[in-house]
Amino acid sequence: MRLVVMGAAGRMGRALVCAIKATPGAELVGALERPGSVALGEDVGLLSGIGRADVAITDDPLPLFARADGVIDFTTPQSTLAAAEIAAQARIVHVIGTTGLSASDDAAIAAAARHAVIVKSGNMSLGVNLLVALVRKAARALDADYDIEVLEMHHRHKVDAPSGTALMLGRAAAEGRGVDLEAASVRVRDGHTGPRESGSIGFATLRGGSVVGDHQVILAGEGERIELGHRAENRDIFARGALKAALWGQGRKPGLYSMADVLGLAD
Ligand SMILES: NC(=O)C1=CN([C@@H]2O[C@H](COP(=O)(O)OP(=O)(O)OC[C@H]3O[C@@H](n4cnc5c(N)ncnc54)[C@H](OP(=O)(O)O)[C@@H]3O)[C@@H](O)[C@H]2O)C=CC1
Ligand SMILES: O=C(O)C1=N[C@H](C(=O)O)C[C@H](O)C1
Repeated sequence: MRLVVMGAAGRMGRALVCAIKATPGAELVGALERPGSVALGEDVGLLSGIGRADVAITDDPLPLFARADGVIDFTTPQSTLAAAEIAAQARIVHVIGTTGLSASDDAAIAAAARHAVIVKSGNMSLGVNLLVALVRKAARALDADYDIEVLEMHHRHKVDAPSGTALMLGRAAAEGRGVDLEAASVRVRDGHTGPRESGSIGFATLRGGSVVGDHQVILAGEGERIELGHRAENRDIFARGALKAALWGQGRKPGLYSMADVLGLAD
């Protein structure tokens, strides 16, 4: 499968370049960065520490998408939306790892998925997608006497909060409990908050250092609490998942898919 990496000079982009090189059946044919990036013209293999790949970083997706089978995109909401339109026109698989997307961004991505395969997930790792299923099951089994809190910690460079994964976990808890996440969620607490609202789903965001990604869901009842969690030790787990998604998507009918579909974890 001929693949383009968007955001190739970024943290995830470099992990993806390494994962593609290590995967039989996957070939890196293009690397993109934003116009004006200092990485333009650089060899993406040298930048990623795997030796020369003979793929220079460019800023124009059109010629690359025309000769690719898929694009893997861990960038920003704005660039992901632009890429979704072009990838749909080119009918290539678009794997989206970008987080911080708004409801209207999601609607635009769903529209693009009418024409091409899109696999989108706030977390591409096997472990987190399994955790999502476990959280849904736990929330289904327990009533609202068990207070649900979602905690996450990430590196100091992360720009969106709560993390895409925290929102996936919150959504799974809400689904399990049969409530609407938007109505139930409490994202910020400050000052005199009053007692905890029964049935709410709370979020707590920590940022610091080089933490790759820690997530914990606590279901706290009277006299006991259940804690379900995941710690990412490196970015390879996300890159491997994204690559698996791209290979899985090839030849599939157009639509919006999740990592649960790719991993066979969908209910
Ligand atoms: N779903 C998952 O499993 C995971 C998701 N993520 C998400 O992926 C995204 C990226 O994370 P991370 O790699 O840490 O961030 P980085 O900032 O390290 O990388 C993003 C890269 O995209 C580049 N970029 C910005 N605009 C464009 C554009 N128009 N075209 C091409 N490239 C562009 C940035 O360039 P510049 O810096 O010059 O602006 C940067 O090099 C985030 O939303 C993060 O939350 C991260 C890990 C796992
Ligand atoms: O920005 C990151 O780094 C990560 N982002 C994703 C998220 O928002 O959940 C996934 C992972 O935790 C790393």
